[in-house]
Amino acid sequence: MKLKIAVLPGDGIGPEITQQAVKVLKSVADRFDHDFHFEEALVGATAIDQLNNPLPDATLDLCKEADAVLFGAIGHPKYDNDPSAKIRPEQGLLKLRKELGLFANVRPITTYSKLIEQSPLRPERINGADMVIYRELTGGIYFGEKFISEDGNSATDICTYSVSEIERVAHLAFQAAQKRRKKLTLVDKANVLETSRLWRKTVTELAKDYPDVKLEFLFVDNAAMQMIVNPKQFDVILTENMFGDILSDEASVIAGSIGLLASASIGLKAALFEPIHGSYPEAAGKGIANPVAAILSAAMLLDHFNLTEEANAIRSAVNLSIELNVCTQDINKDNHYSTEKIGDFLDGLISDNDNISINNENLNLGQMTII
Ligand SMILES: NC(=O)C1=CN([C@@H]2O[C@H](COP(=O)(O)OP(=O)(O)OC[C@H]3O[C@@H](n4cnc5c(N)ncnc54)[C@H](O)[C@@H]3O)[C@@H](O)[C@H]2O)C=CC1
Ligand SMILES: CC(C)CC(=O)C(=O)O
Ligand SMILES: [Mg+2]
Repeated sequence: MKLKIAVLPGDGIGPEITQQAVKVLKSVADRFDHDFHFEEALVGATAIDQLNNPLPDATLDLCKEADAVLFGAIGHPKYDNDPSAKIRPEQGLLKLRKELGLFANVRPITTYSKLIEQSPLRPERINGADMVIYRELTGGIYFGEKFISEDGNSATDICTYSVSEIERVAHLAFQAAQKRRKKLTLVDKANVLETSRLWRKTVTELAKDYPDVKLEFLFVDNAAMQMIVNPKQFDVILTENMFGDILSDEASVIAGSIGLLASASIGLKAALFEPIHGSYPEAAGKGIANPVAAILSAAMLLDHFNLTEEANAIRSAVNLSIELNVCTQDINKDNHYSTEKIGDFLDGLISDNDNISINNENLNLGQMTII
């Protein structure tokens, strides 16, 4: 298959993790005889530094004409620490999501047997947890009007949702539930928020089209607790933009690290693939960031084009690397590998996958022992 992939590395650890994801995609292209063409563009703080614009026109044009976008992360402390900055890196990502119509953000959460014992959560509670969060991505409070009073003493963020915005992401969530364990949990705050009541009403109505899916409702405060005490109850979670943002970072504790959670942001025409984490500025350039979230996002990109065997080759390589403890320091504190070495290792596994047997004792990432 021929694919043009726009690559937006962004800020902080964005470039180093994206580089590993591109490396792995090239290795998939070689092994499965595909023609993937990559083109890079600026976004976020890096784009502000160079062009005073967090989403330059050239970047948006490239994303619109590409088959898919591979996104790293944006964000820089100089903006995080300056609340009065008018031009901000996050505006680049939000505008990109809006312009490409990426209304659904799909965030799968699974566990890895090797990581369950070292989790801060009780092993018996998380073992077997497997859920996917459908987060609405182009509406709600992140996109509502914002203003600050002239005297600077009050500020407002408006949260708006329309029935059609709720329906289009809800349809995708119901369809996902039909292919999974047939349970959908709508997370909202319908006891307080008018928008949440509209979500409940709309989703309840839509559920009639999906009689095989069991629909449940949970207030977001309770959901945040249930995520930790009984995550196995969840199959598909459907929720609005901000709640999904927050709950998915929390859910990453179940997987073992936020550096493992990938996502697909999809719309009717475009699709963008991005780790759920941010630019982790403290780690930038140190080679300690986990590239797996970016690499699994690349696997979701392949899924999107029905390249299932190819996506599974990436996931198998990731599973094996975790099984062998070939991990960055967020997972393996004592004997960790660098961001680049993880990319090299997965690249090697994918390229030589026909005949892999790994001698764990002699595992040497400098000269990888793959026989
Ligand atoms: N999609 C995006 O581009 C996002 C951007 N941001 C931006 O990122 C910047 C930093 O925000 P934070 O709140 O610190 O969130 P963050 O996700 O960048 O980092 C939070 C913590 O998660 C861990 N972490 C994140 N990515 C990791 C990785 N790949 N490997 C290992 N550990 C990892 C680290 O312990 C880190 O301190 C801000 O400017 C924020 O606006 C935040 C979230 C998403
Ligand atoms: C700009 C933020 C909304 C990014 C973020 O935290 C996310 O999408 O997870
Ligand atoms: Mg987030």
